[in-house]
Amino acid sequence: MPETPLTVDRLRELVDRGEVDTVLVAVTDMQGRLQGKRCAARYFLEEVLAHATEACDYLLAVDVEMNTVAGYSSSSWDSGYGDFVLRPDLATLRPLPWLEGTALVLADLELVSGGPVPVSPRQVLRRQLDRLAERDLTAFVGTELEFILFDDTYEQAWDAGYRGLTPGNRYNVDYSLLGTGRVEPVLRAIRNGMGGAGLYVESAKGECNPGQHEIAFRYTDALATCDNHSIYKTGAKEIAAAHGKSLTFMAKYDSREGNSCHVHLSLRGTDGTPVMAGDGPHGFSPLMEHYLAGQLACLRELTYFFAPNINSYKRFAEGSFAPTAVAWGVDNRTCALRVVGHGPSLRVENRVPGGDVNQYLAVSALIAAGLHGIENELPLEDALTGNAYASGRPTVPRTLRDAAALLDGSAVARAAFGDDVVDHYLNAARVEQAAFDAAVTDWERVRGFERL
Ligand SMILES: NC(=O)CC[C@H](N)C(=O)O
Repeated sequence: MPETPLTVDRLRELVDRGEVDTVLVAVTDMQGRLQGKRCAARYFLEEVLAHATEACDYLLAVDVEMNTVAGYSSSSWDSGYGDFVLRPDLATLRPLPWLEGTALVLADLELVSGGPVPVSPRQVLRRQLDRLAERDLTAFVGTELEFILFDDTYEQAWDAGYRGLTPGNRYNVDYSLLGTGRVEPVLRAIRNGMGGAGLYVESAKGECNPGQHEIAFRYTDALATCDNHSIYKTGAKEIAAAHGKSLTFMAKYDSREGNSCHVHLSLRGTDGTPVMAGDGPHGFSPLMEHYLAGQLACLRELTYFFAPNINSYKRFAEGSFAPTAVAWGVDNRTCALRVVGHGPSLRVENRVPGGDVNQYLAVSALIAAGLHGIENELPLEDALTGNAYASGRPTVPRTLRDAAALLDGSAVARAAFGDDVVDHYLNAARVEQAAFDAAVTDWERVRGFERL
């Protein structure tokens, strides 16, 4: 198997030897999905390396079903739906061992007229990382995705209208080795596949909802973690499909526990020095106190970036381990913000994002909130002890509509990201809301067909 990271010279050798014949050139779209092209490896080496490649700019202006929708200034029928440029970031080049003879490179999006595409999620994150760097700070991040595995193929699941699917485990297998063992062929293929693609796998564990599992990866710098996140989600689905199964990262599949994507973030100096630990209460530095106070102050107005879909909000159910209360606590899983680790490993886990989150935007929101706290030296409220669900604290917005209204009025978001970025994602929220408002759901039919 080719080693990671893959250099261009090494790729050339592998192509000469016939071991690699395809290079995927990918960008992450608004929904956090990999989109792009499967390039013949020779063409990639001879053309794309030097001249990049292009794709329709509607990739950052469609809904989840790829419908062309109105309201985006960056891309529309009126602008002719032209191209933007996919410029490979060679630091991301890697083999994808679960696809024969295939490597992948992530690309940054550029305008044909030059310069970055500001609304591109990877670019949004780059800007926030630049803001940190101006303060000699850098962010280390880990994202913890849960998924539910089914014995049905994706095609069977689609054809059945997602009704009556069979989960890979029939009961709660939280931490159960017997439970993970039952689906180990898929879990192992995912773990080893991701290892071969350059991700540092830590472990897999069972979760509460039947068929629910989590594979954990080691934290690393924010951009690399976010890059790996989409590769993992895509790869896990491909590997499940190759095993005749399906899995979903959707935030709330049914009325039981949802799929989270807890995001852990710690700041360090650009020289690598941890900066969150100190001599204050709980072993915090003043910077940590301000960072955490910023998270609390901005959580509600930035929730859209943690919960971008109608379905995301169904997950915020009391007693489900998904958060409702805007509160922080030390190793308290009932709070939206859970502080874990100590000394160099001290960090904040934001428990709000679900598996449907766009990780680049979520991490950008965490950085923007943290910088708001640091720049304004916000004081930190007391830690919550006990059950945050019953604390009477303010809650995360309960609907996409509420979250979008809060984002619209967020001076912090507009200052950190720019109006163009905020307005772009507000349009995405409106599009998602309008699609739901126009839909008649199974729930309504079952409830009303005969009985109303
Ligand atoms: N591991 C956990 O804490 C469970 C999280 C829970 N599944 C959620 O949706 O947030």
